[in-house]
Amino acid sequence: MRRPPDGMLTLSEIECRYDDALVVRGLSMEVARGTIACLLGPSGCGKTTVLRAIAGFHPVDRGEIRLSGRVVSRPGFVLPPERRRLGMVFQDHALFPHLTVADNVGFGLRRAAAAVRRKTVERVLETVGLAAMARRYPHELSGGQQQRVALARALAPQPDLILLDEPFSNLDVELRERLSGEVHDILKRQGTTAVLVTHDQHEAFALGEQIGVMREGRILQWDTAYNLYHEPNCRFVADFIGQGVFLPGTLLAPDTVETELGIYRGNRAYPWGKGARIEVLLRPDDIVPDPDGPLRAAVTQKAFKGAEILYTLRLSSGGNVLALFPSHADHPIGALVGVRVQADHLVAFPSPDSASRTGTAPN
Ligand SMILES: Nc1ncnc2c1ncn2[C@@H]1O[C@H](COP(=O)(O)OP(=O)(O)OP(=O)(O)O)[C@@H](O)[C@H]1O
Repeated sequence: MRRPPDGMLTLSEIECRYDDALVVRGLSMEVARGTIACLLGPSGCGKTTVLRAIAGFHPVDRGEIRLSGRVVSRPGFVLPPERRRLGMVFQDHALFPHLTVADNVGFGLRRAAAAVRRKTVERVLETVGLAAMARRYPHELSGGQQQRVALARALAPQPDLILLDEPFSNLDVELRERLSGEVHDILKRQGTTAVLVTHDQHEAFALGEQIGVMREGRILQWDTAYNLYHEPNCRFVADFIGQGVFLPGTLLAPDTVETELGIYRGNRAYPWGKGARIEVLLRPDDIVPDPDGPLRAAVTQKAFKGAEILYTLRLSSGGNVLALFPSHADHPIGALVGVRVQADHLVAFPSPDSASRTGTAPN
């Protein structure tokens, strides 16, 4: 028997447009079976358009989309959405208000035998933790429960792939975080392949095993959350993901830099040559307290985060860094605190003014 290819979903160099406007530009990605992938990017970068193209609601002008190895979209051909074996969950979850939870979930199983439908609905409601709510109507549920019903409805027909478009954006922050974790666990338990689009990094990190950071219709980096945070491949990704500052410095050796916070060595070699002017990315967790060390910085702002405090610190040059200290290290505004850099990952880019001189693009 022929084995299906590992790539459940493959996008090869796709382009999509609205009239004359090209909004997806040669985008490629591959999602393995059972993986939760995520497209993350600012508003208007083309995330929803990519999702609509995967669903079969938007044509591709170039490239192709394959599901389980079979071409479902190419220029001039779009396999209709209902023939793609997809489940979809959108932010407005659009449950049928006049149907009970059980009937909403069973909606996609109308052609199945009644007994099969009932058993499937029971199983899926159990999976999303709403077995006790089967007879309620959508207006009798909280927003988070409604969103779980929407997920149950998408899971019930056992689709090959689930598409989620900003599914939690209507919910408050706390619920959003909890539900992202729950949905992650449900999808993994079911072994469902999923693609989520969001502009919310926390949602992407909570759910996505592979995340594509998009800008202007392209994926700039396709990677794990850990690598996007610690090893961004360009300034845009470094800025978009997490917090941090860029501190000017000089390359002393391919893996060694000097900034006003001292000389430190990283985990990779840079090609720009000794003496190149660079900017080093420092995340708040790269700056650690060092009361006995020689470096001092002044607290200019602080934000209490519970277990930690995020400090903005002014260096003697006038530059600022962010530092995340355990919250029992409580320093007032204006205090001088001892710090040092403790970064395993050295992320540097050529200084914007030297990039043209060296002719080296950051990525
Ligand atoms: N129906 C449409 N007609 C014309 N242009 C559109 C249409 N839908 C989207 N666009 C444009 O295409 C670009 C990409 O839109 P898209 O909705 O894919 O972005 P997005 O990244 O999902 O944004 P958001 O996070 O705000 O939903 C935007 O510039 C948008 O204005």
